[in-house]
Amino acid sequence: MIDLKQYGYIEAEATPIGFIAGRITELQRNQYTVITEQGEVTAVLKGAFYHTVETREEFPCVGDFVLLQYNENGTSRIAKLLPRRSKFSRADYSGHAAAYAKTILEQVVATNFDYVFIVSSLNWDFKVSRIMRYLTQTRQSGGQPIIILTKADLAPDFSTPLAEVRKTVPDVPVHVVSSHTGLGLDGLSEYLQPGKTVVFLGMSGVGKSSLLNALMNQEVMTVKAIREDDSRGRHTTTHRQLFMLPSGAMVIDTPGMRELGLFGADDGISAGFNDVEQLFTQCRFNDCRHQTEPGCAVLAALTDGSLAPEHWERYLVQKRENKFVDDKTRYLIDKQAQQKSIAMQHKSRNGGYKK
Ligand SMILES: Nc1nc2c(ncn2[C@@H]2O[C@H](COP(=O)(O)OP(=O)(O)OP(=O)(O)O)[C@@H](O)[C@H]2O)c(=O)[nH]1
Ligand SMILES: [Zn+2]
Repeated sequence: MIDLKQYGYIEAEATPIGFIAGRITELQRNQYTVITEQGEVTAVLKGAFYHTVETREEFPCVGDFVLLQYNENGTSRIAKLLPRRSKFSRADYSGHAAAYAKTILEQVVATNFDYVFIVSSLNWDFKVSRIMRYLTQTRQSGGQPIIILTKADLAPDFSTPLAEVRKTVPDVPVHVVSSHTGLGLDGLSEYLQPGKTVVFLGMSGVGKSSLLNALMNQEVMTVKAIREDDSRGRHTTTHRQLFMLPSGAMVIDTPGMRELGLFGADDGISAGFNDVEQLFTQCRFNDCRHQTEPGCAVLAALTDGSLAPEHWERYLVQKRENKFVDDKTRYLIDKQAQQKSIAMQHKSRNGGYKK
């Protein structure tokens, strides 16, 4: 029998009779793979899910703990999603006309992770501003950020980037590693403890797969050595989307999680426009469009001259032109708002704030 605690399960309340708890390790179309005390089972959502769930966000995804009705002869049924302690989501455009911002759904891509490894490569296109963006995302996710600077073997003198990161974010641990030489990997073992779950966040090509492989192999080798006097084999099964490292920690690697990494690829617009985004927090309305709203801090700053019109314009242009996923969301929402406001301006024949 498998102890679900090894998969990070914390039993908050007793499992009702007739149900077993499990953790989702894989999701393919509508079919889930769930690890339970009975082993790995195949499951689908109970029909009731489709009627009672109000947002897409409440659909279980890889990393989720669920209660299911176990069927030893076939497909089990997922009856309940248990509370999440962390999550990453992204906008989902599948099957929707891109022009309608309201049809963009939130799609959850990984849940219940303890650590987020913000992975950045030392040798190629290193940018602290990008790390900062990932850090913001991570802090919203509920996971604990750890910065991993990869490919140290290709950047023999990494003291400058390392110092830059340490200075910018003194409160976040930073590790320099090389998946090829193994440098620094031991230092990650404090996070890779049994039952802990990690996700990797970083651009394509920074070395996430290599790091995962290195962690798998490194540990497998240690385990092999241990096995010589302990004939019981250890659980080293790899799932396609939730990997159990031989150390007993897990890594979630879903396609959606990979796509999320692209969010940071825009050279850190936010980091370059901190002053502008800071203003947004001071607007009277949370959903302020900074066009004609009363109590808008952006309009006020433009009026009193503390925000240069060119700077604001540049921000808008960058936002608009940005091709990456998260900004596409904002772009669509902005565009919809813009069209609405143009329509309103036409109606009232009142110029308002011209962009
Ligand atoms: N020299 C060196 N090369 C590395 C290291 N880690 C990764 N690479 C190389 O960098 C390239 C990209 O590595 P991946 O691990 O595929 O990067 P990834 O982040 O998983 O990329 P995606 O799969 O596109 O998201 C490969 O050619 C790797 O061999 C390292 O520590 N040292
Ligand atoms: Zn505003």
